[in-house]
Amino acid sequence: MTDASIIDGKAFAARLRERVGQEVARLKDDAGLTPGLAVVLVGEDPASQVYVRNKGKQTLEAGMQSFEHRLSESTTQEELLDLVETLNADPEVHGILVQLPLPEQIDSAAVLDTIDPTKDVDGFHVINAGRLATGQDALVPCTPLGCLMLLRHHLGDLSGQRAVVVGRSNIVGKPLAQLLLGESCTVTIAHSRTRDLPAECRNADILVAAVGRPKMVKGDWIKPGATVIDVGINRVEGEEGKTRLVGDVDFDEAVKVAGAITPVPGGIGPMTIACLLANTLTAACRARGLPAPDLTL
Ligand SMILES: NC(=O)C1=CN([C@@H]2O[C@H](COP(=O)(O)OP(=O)(O)OC[C@H]3O[C@@H](n4cnc5c(N)ncnc54)[C@H](OP(=O)(O)O)[C@@H]3O)[C@@H](O)[C@H]2O)C=CC1
Ligand SMILES: Nc1nc(=O)c2c([nH]1)NC[C@@H]1CN(c3ccc(C(=O)N[C@@H](CCC(=O)O)C(=O)O)cc3)C=[N+]21
Repeated sequence: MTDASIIDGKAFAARLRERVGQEVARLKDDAGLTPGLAVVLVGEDPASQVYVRNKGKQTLEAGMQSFEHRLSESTTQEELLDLVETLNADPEVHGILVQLPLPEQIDSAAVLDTIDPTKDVDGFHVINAGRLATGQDALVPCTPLGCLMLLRHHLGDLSGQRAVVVGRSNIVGKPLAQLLLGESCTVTIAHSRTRDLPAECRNADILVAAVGRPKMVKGDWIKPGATVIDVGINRVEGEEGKTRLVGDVDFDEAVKVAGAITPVPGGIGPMTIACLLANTLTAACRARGLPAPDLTL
């Protein structure tokens, strides 16, 4: 059998960012509106600092305004809620992202639910989660949206496909399962208590791993020809003491069985940031009562 085709998330994300950039330029010319994204980082987690820096850079490259707020590890819940409320009231800010995880003295759900749902470009507010679950227009979480875009581009119509999502977090697994259900897939959500996970995975035409366990999904868990989406970002010890990124799927095994697969790095990660920019553009348009542009590639 021939090896799986590699789904190039990095290249797709670059094209999506370019599309967003074109629409941002048009919005400036036609409506005098520049979309703005505020990113809040609490504490000094090195991985989070890298992501926040990349987000800021790509926001500016798309022609949008970027506002970065860095708060100390010892920030109180009240201070963070005050900042969110200030950003809610700021007309130049169309999107607000509070980087997760937050330090333990802070109640994350309370913070996320304080963000104005119309500025909630992460799609984590309970209103947006509920709107997604009931099939209404919502701001959709970026990672699941990135997965769906790649799947639709690669497979076209998804209706009737058996999809298995491993992982049931509020930020990846659950919203992705909702999106796939919306595409009329037959969806199974697996998790740490699932019995015989390999057998569940072998049923999947579309297999998504969003677990946080390096190389957990083995080649013999995959139905031959299936499409495999690897959301996992795991930093592991590489050669000569260097760290490297691996996914939740054992890529070398999977590539021999799957029909198509996303790599790590260069798969879903870059799509997540591109979708964040797309959501910010959407939020800015809606704030002005303008229709959000169609960004399908
Ligand atoms: N590419 C990107 O842009 C992003 C990547 N990520 C990455 O995706 C991965 C998942 O993230 P996130 O959803 O936030 O993680 P969480 O830790 O919130 O959720 C992990 C899920 O995996 C399940 N799980 C854990 N161990 C097993 C196991 N042995 N077998 C089956 N299921 C298991 C858990 O089950 P249970 O509920 O039963 O505990 C849980 O539902 C991480 O690697 C993260 O770094 C996350 C966000 C964005
Ligand atoms: N409020 C909030 N929203 C998020 O969307 C959010 C978050 N908090 N906390 C952390 C996770 C993780 N996440 C990633 C984004 C981009 C890459 C990414 O670009 N990865 C590159 C590699 C980057 C590298 O080399 O480290 C790739 O996979 O190719 C990865 C992970 C967003 N998250």
